[in-house]
Amino acid sequence: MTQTRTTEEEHEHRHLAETMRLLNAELERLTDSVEKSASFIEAQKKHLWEHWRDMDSSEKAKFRVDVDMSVAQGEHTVRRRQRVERLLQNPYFGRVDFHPRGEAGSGAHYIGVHNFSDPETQEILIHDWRAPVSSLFYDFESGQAHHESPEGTVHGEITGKRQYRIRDGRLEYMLESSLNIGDDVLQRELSQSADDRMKNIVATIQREQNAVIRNETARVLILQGVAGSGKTSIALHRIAFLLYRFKDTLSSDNVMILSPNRVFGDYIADVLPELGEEQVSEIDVDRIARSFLAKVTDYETFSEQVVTLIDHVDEAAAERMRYKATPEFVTRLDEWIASRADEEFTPQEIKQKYNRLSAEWVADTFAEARNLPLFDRLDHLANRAVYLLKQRVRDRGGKWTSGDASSVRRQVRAMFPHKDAFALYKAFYRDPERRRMFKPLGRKKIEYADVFPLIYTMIRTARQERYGHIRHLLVDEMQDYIPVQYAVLRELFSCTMTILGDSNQSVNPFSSSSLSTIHSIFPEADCLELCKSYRSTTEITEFAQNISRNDRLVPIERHGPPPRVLACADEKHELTRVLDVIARHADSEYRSLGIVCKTLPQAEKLHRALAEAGVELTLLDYDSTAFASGIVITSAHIAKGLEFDTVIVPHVDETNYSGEMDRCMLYIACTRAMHELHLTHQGKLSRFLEFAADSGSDTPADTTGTPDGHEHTTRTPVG
Ligand SMILES: Nc1ncnc2c1ncn2[C@@H]1O[C@H](COP(=O)(O)OP(=O)(O)OP(=O)(O)O)[C@@H](O)[C@H]1O
Repeated sequence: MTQTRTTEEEHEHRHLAETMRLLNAELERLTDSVEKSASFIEAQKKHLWEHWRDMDSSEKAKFRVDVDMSVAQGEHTVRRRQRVERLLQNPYFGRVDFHPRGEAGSGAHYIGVHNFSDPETQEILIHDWRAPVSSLFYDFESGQAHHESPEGTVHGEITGKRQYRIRDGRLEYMLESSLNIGDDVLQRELSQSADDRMKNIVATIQREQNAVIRNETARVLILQGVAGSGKTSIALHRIAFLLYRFKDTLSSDNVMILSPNRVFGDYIADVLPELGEEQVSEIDVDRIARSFLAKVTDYETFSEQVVTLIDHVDEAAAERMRYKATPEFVTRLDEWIASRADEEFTPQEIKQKYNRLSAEWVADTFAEARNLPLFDRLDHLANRAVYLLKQRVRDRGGKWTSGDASSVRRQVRAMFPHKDAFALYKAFYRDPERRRMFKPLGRKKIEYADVFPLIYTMIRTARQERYGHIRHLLVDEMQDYIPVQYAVLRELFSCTMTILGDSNQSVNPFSSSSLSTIHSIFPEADCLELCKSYRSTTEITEFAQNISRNDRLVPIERHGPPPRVLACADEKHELTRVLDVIARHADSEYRSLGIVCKTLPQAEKLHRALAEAGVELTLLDYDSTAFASGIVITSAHIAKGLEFDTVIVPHVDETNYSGEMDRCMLYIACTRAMHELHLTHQGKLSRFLEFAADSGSDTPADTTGTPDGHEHTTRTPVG
């Protein structure tokens, strides 16, 4: 090591020690302040209690205001203390030396998860990663660079960049990285074992990811990203960025995530708090469906639909799904709903208690409310009629009863042939061309494919409660939502949106949306793409590419063992091989293991067998609300969005994985693996894995269970 390097290192150690000293002093000061404000509030409350009777109402009110203010101040100090505590664990992870044009010398900017200034000099010692100056660290290599500031764009030159790993106040390593965020640090981060929760990646955000995070201008931002490209991580960092950037107008209460299921929600729950922001609320499509349909009709859920489809594809049902999954369907339904008033409303005279309102009056009153949704228009007409007739009856000394009002309302409703949105929606399919496109699942239960078209019909025909307080909506797994669902989201959330997903990871090939479809629904959107895949080793990514190719995907150069396809003689043998992998995993440095079956019943069966064999593992099903550490067994659908150090995909035989839907599931299952992937099968291998069989089979001594079993290790290059 050179003399300068040693001096630099010493300097960095001293700098860290000084930063820690200041942080500790600040922690002490804040703790003191929190304690003082707690005792002050306590004393005030006591005083209030003791002198309550002697106080007049204005004194009481003033006292309450004082207490509330003290509480708010105390809470503010507690939040600041939490930030300092977080910084004490890891004060900063990067440094960028920037020499602004026209000024003497470079300034060293240290970057961490929060801002921190020297309490005496007010000099900024740590810049929040979201501050404008921190973009120098993510966006530029050495040389010419610029950043925004309140005074405008500052141009200059980056003279050096460093990355640090600090744990519990100790500098573990430090790297000079004149180029982009050093590959070394990224490699180290990616080779770590998976946590049981998604973690923040603030120290190694890549340039193309930073562009997504810091996009401030898009009203709608659509992010297409290959499996493992960091979409979800980036979207959460983007929320943290927006909360920081627009702190005066946006708070965590105004942000909502539309997530695929509760397990996923739990899995990502730590990221925002780690970034110093409060968790935001979540919703899923089933909850939206329930809020609209609970009192209207029973319906198939999204997961039930996926389960049915995996089991067996009914061509007629597939056709119904395809029909309802296009933008043209929304246009057609929209036009049909819009024309109902003109086509089906028949103005008629209203008579009640010898009083009449003419058909012309009815037509005019109905026309005057043309801006209201259809059923609200009818209500408006009925209300006006009741009001006028009631007055007339009373003016003549008559008695108006609630029965009279109901009778008027009935007469108005009789002018339109459909009693509610559900009846109207069913009528849409009376057209002979569409008749076969609606098929209820028994009495009063509709297919999932009809759930959102019906909700859309409800929204278009009567005023509904909306999510007016939400100012930013994040939609994950965008490919699983069809145009009519986006139309519903648009009606419910009139706010900015980040929409992300991967068209290769659809769980329903008949009812999913491509990037271009989603873009056609949001023509104003900025579309960005992430092509580099970070999660898995090159070997695993290449393997998955052979199952479902995406030519835009760029695998990260990080190597590990090739995926293993383990042939088994029978069920017992397959169980033994799975147990083998579990045993090896237990001896490895890795922590999490996911056994990802095609269907939930398969997962349940294997779960029972493994539990009987003494394996401690958690089954994740559609009722699960939390992710689990250790060994997890689940279906590909539920595993979406999750990741594990090691993945086992059982039953990869030709009958289990044969159709397009199965290919999607197999792809999702394999792309959950970070470091190791094992697949087991009895009988003939699935056609989607023929490439693995072609690459030659061998029987390494340490993996073959019986003379019947053989293993294919794959080394197929990505094209
Ligand atoms: N810049 C980065 N630095 C470190 N790790 C990263 C980076 N980008 C992505 N990763 C890691 O890659 C993995 C995949 O990220 P994430 O789950 O956000 O991807 P995704 O695109 O949503 O995946 P999928 O669609 O397959 O579920 C995570 O372990 C994440 O921490």
